[in-house]
Amino acid sequence: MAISFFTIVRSDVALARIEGHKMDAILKNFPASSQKQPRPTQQEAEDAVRVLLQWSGDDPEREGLLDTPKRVAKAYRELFSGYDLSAEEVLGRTFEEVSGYDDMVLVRDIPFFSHCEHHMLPIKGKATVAYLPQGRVLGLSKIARVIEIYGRRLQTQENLTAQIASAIDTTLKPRGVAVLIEAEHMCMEMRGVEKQGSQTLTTRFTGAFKTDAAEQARFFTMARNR
Ligand SMILES: Nc1nc2c(ncn2[C@@H]2O[C@H](COP(=O)(O)OP(=O)(O)OP(=O)(O)O)[C@@H](O)[C@H]2O)c(=O)[nH]1
Repeated sequence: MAISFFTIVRSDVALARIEGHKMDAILKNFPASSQKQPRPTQQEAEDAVRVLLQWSGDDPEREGLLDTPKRVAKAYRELFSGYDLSAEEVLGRTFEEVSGYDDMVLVRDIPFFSHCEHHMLPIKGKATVAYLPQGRVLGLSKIARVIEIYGRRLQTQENLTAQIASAIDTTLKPRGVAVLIEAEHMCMEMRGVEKQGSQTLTTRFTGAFKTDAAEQARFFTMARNR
């Protein structure tokens, strides 16, 4: 049976399937395009950081923290730069594959950082992305760029996985797209349940990867073989 989307949390001792999701429902709440929200001013952002410094129990007026609000505001623009970028634009540039190559193209272990939308804490992971070309191919770097665009936003891992697959599927129109993400969530490691080293795996398959179990198996073989 073809698996369309599943999530598992892996610890050193167990693999447990926890829940399934339908991509349409996910994308309904999280549109793939950039979220254009009015931004506060730089001053307002810095004031908010000062409040959080006080909330942490420190003194924003002590010397070591004086420039921190400015640094944090600047860092946030970098960490969340994905809101200003469009995956459709980046993926719009495709190439005709003159050799007639139509087998799987797979880029594996692409490292990324994101932040969970629940606690705004880091997610550190790697993504493996494959597609089955149908006439046109993508520049390989564009696959990594799409991960950056969606990764540099507040995310759930499920949404990130679905958005990457959907963006490639819609713009390139290949015979199928497969995305596998393995990630560690600092909100589960540094706080809360404090399970260091636990990894969450999510997948999203479209087209032949969804309907053809052999293609899906080949994806996992190529993704895992070292
Ligand atoms: N499905 C999913 N859950 C996530 C992701 N990132 C963080 N979470 C979870 O989001 C949930 C938020 O749960 P809440 O009960 O609202 O928040 P909380 O009290 O801080 O929860 P704890 O982390 O259990 O202390 C937690 O279970 C997190 O582990 C993600 O990418 N996908």
